[in-house]
Amino acid sequence: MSAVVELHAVTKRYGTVDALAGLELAIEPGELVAVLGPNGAGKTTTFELLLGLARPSAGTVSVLGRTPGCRANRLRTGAMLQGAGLPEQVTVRELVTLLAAAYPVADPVDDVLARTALADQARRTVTSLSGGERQRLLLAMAIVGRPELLVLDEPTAAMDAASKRAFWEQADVAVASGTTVLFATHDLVEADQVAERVLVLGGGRLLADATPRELKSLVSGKVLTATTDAPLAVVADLPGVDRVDVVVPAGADGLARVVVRGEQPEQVVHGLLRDGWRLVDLTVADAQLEQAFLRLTAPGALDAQPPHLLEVT
Ligand SMILES: Nc1ncnc2c1ncn2[C@@H]1O[C@H](COP(=O)(O)OP(=O)(O)OP(=O)(O)O)[C@@H](O)[C@H]1O
Repeated sequence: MSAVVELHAVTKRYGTVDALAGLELAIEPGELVAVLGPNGAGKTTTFELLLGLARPSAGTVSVLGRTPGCRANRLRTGAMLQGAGLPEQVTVRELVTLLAAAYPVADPVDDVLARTALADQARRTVTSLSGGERQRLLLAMAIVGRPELLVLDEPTAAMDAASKRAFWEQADVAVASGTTVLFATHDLVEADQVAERVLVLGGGRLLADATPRELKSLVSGKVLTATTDAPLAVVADLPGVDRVDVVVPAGADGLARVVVRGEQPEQVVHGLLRDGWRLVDLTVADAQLEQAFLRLTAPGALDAQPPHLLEVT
């Protein structure tokens, strides 16, 4: 089966900024892929190219085997974009019904409203919706035409925890019926829980293409969080410490909350207690996707990146 999304040597230049710099990517049917990256990494630009809202400065982009944004693709693709404008005075049901009529095959509107938890809001005007309800409406509009590809730019950004869970249940339903889903997020926990494959973009380049588990394996070690009166330099000098960050600076009591990363948290605990420093509220956890992400996207990491990290799979 051919790829749903294929980018080859794609560059997108805005003036002197390379929003994308030689991106290579293939996404197969039915994949659920998270796109991570710091602000300005090129996530939205990639999505705009896939939807035909922008053209590459160089390279080729193919979506569902065609040129992005062509009529056939518009009918087979659903999208949720950041800051998407909506007509404010129509009702939720009117808007989704209008959209449904534009597709050759569409799901029943009431069914879609129920699935996106909008049945109670069906008669309300768009302008009256909360931020999370508006996001759910965008999802209803994106899925009503039974898309083969869903492109979602930070789709759950305004949602509470319950809405997020319900949202991803719907995305799972779509994936189970063969839809390919590509979503951008800054929520690394969400990416870890939801996605089978994670793309990390940085400076318009693909820094990693792997499963969440593979990415986490890039960062070995533990994360120790504690409150202590030991100065930062003392903690940093302990054996086995890779890095120390202060999350709450020392107050009048001299106690600071610190996060210590390294292979041997027990050495840190031993060293501090041995030397008479206070150490309270201690937790130790395995490295998370966040640490892998920070390491991959740290300034200078791009140039130092060994080639094998680019494709962990
Ligand atoms: N229309 C534009 N004109 C000029 N520069 C642009 C334009 N669109 C994007 N850029 C620049 O291209 C780079 C990539 O932007 P993009 O919006 O793709 O990043 P992003 O990963 O989606 O970031 P964010 O997480 O902040 O949404 C940034 O430096 C941005 O300022």
